[in-house]
Parts: sequence; C-alpha cells; structure tokens
Amino acid sequence: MASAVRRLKGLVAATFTPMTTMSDLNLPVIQQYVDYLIEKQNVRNIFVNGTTGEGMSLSVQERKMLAEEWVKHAKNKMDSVMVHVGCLSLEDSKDLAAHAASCGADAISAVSPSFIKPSSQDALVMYLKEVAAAAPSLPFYYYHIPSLTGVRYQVFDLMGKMQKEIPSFRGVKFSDVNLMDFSLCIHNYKEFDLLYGVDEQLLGALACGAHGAVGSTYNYLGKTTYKMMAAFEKGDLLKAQELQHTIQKFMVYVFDMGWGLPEFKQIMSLNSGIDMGPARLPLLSSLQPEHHESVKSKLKQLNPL
Ligand SMILES: CC(=O)N[C@@H]([C@@H](O)[C@H](O)[C@H](O)CO)[C@@H](O)CC(=O)C(=O)O
Repeated sequence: MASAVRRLKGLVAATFTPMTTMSDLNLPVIQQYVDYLIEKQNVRNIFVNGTTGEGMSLSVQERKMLAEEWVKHAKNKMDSVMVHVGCLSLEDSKDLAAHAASCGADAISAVSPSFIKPSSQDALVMYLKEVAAAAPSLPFYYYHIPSLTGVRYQVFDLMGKMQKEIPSFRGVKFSDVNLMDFSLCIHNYKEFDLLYGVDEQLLGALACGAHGAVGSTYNYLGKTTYKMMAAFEKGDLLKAQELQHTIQKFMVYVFDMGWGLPEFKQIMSLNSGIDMGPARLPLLSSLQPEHHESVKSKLKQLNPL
C-alpha cells in the first residue's frame, strides 16, 4: 500500500536571523517572530538558515542553535519547519542534517556547494544523497538558486537522478526565473513538491502549477501574497495580476534604491516591530533612518496590518 505523504503547500517564509548590534544571535525574539508570522501574515511554514537567514555566514554551532530555537517555538503552532543544511563542506552538511532530525525539524534542504562546485550532475546527486542520508527520516528538498551558487544544471535533468538515488527526496525549492525548467519539473514529476522562490513573479509560477512558494517577502507580504493566490485559485486572474503588480511595484522601489538582503532585514524590522538587527558582514545596509517613513507607508498600502 502506498504511504500517504504530506505535501508541502502554500507560503513558506524564509526567515531572517535576528541579531544583536554586535552581530550575535538574538534568539529570544524568535518566539515573537513565530507568533507574528502566524497572526499577522497567516504564514505557517518556515525555511530556516537559508539565504535570507544568512545561513552561509553563520557557524555550524549557530545554525544548530537557530534550528533548535525555531523548532521549539514553531512546534504545534506551525505546519512545517524546513532547515537548510547546505554548506561548502559535506561533513558540515551531514552534521547539520543529523542535527535537524534530532531536534525535531520537519524537513531539510540543501544547496549545491558553490566554491568548489560539483564536477558533474552525477557528482552533485552523489553529494546530496550523502547529505540526505544523514537524516533519512526527513523529507529532503534540493535548493536550486543558480544566481548565488553558480551551479546551473537543469533541475528537470537532476530530478530523475534524485528520484532514483535519494529515497527521502521530496521536492525542490526553485529560486530561479527559468519557468520552462520549473514547468517541466512539475509536469514530469507530479508526486514531488515544487516550491517557487522568486517572489516577484510567483503568479507566473502558479500558472505553471507551483505547489507553494518559499521567499523572503512572505515575512512581511504574506497576507497580500495569499490574497493573490486565492484570487488565482478562484480564477480571478485580473485580481491576481493586480495584486502581483502591486507587489512588483514595491520590489521595483526596493531594487531602484539598490537594496537587497541587508535592507530586506531592516524592512522586516520596520514592518513587524521586531528588531532583526543588522545583517552580518560582508553585508552592510544602506537603508538610512530618513527612508523609514517611506518604506513604512509603501508597505502599509500593500499589507495593512
Ligand atoms: C536570491 C534570494 O534571496 N531569493 C529569495 C527571494 O525570496 C527574494 O528575496 C525575493 O524574490 C526578492 O527578490 C529566496 O528565493 C531565498 C530564500 O528563499 C532563502 O532565504 O533561502
């Protein structure tokens, strides 16, 4: 008898890592952060220690402390905690994967190593297989983000290999604009979860059949994005387009200012009232106090709390 596998659906907030002004972890605010996501953004899934969480800038020990804290506060409140365990070192990734299982995470995910890159698709799958095997009871999601890793294998080609080689393989977190590759994955591998990761064009991915989405903006635009998804599901394409366009206008404002992850972290502090602290070096924010009112009023138009 086939076992019932729980599908991961809806929005997944890629969490920021709260830090102090000295760049240490600020774990005590995580409980409030979890409640904020549920109550204010209607978001019940989180992706911890990923790009938005500055996972690669954290030590293995810090990543373990964060995974434990997020799981502790999300348990019985949220639907799913996925922990990103990708590292440059296979041993570190395996260590983090085993730790995620031991602390009660619901799933793990890993990017490809990006400094010394896999020498072939098969080498990448062998690498991911070892990571996944360190937490065999947890669903494993490949994290495809070629703009950061520089590893650009078609996911469609990799999926067949991962399906064959990795017993716990459950899906892909697909952070790329190549909707043809994404669409091929969905249509050829229907039993796997395909989660989209370019928030500003989620509507296109929904049209391809995306099962859900993982991203940074769902921390503060979760509700608005859910409205867009609901309009799409009801067949009200005009309303869905309007909402996606509204979100895009905010992103254009952000990108035109030359902003990125360190500024997103500040935007989250401004919107949630929870102090996320600064991003860790080598990132440095250029959002100044004089921008605060403008950011707040733009977000208020998008996502009235
Ligand atoms: C490159 C990047 O950081 N992409 C983000 C997006 O959510 C991105 O912030 C958003 O689409 C705005 O460009 C996510 O795909 C990353 C993510 O989910 C993560 O934190 O792991």
